[in-house]
Amino acid sequence: MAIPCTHFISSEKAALENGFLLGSPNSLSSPRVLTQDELKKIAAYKAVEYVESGMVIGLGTGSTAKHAVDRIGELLHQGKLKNIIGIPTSKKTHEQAISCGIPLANLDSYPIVDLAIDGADEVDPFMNLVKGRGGSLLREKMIESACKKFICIVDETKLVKYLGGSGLAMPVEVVPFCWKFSAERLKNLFQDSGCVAKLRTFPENGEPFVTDNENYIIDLYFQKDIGDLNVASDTILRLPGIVDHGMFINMATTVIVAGELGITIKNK
Ligand SMILES: O=C[C@H](O)[C@H](O)[C@H](O)COP(=O)(O)O
Repeated sequence: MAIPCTHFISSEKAALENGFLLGSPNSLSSPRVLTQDELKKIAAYKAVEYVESGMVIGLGTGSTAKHAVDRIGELLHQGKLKNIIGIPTSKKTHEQAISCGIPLANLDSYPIVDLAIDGADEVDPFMNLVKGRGGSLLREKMIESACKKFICIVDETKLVKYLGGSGLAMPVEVVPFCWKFSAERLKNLFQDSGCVAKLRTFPENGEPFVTDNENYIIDLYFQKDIGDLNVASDTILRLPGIVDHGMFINMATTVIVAGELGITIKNK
């Protein structure tokens, strides 16, 4: 899908307002409008430049991270990268990495990960993220919290003023047992922010979406800023039956944003 140019102009402004430093604007100079997928690929390829031979790499999940996994596989195949160990953040990425020929392991054998590269659903000005709209938040959080560096890669549509600000889902992984009870409790926690809590289901049959860990996802939608993220996180995690939530607070060490006018890179 091609995104109209005006979108990029306003989003570029948003990038700058969010404190992202303009990287190499000319590198993307193109006479035509780039698709969102091309921007994802540009961010992903930039992130893979940080990968060195011998590294243990957290392999993210989603349509942006997919490009990074493909690129790592390609560089391995060309002999430009050697001795990489990939730690996949989902079953889907596990399959993709195998098909790309990336040797895989897990956190039990490699508890310290050199670098993870993954996408996000939202990025706030402080590099906090919402993740998990693809349902992979738990494994992503386990692996990305074990990383020395975590590079988040996004196209500029993911930039928000505050988490939840896109009006789209903030996922919470819950055990299936009495999920309605958990959904009600989650909603009540954020009454002041006009929270709506919905079980994630497949539109075609109404069946619950089941995560790689056999849990359900309750998607929270906010009408207002939820305020202090650490307080929100602690409050959610204190509820019995909650496995984890999609707020990744203070975890990304670098955010790479690809936009029509260039790549912006922000480091911690
Ligand atoms: O569960 C999914 C992951 O957190 C993804 O990294 C996130 O949803 C971003 O996905 P995409 O790159 O497809 O927008």
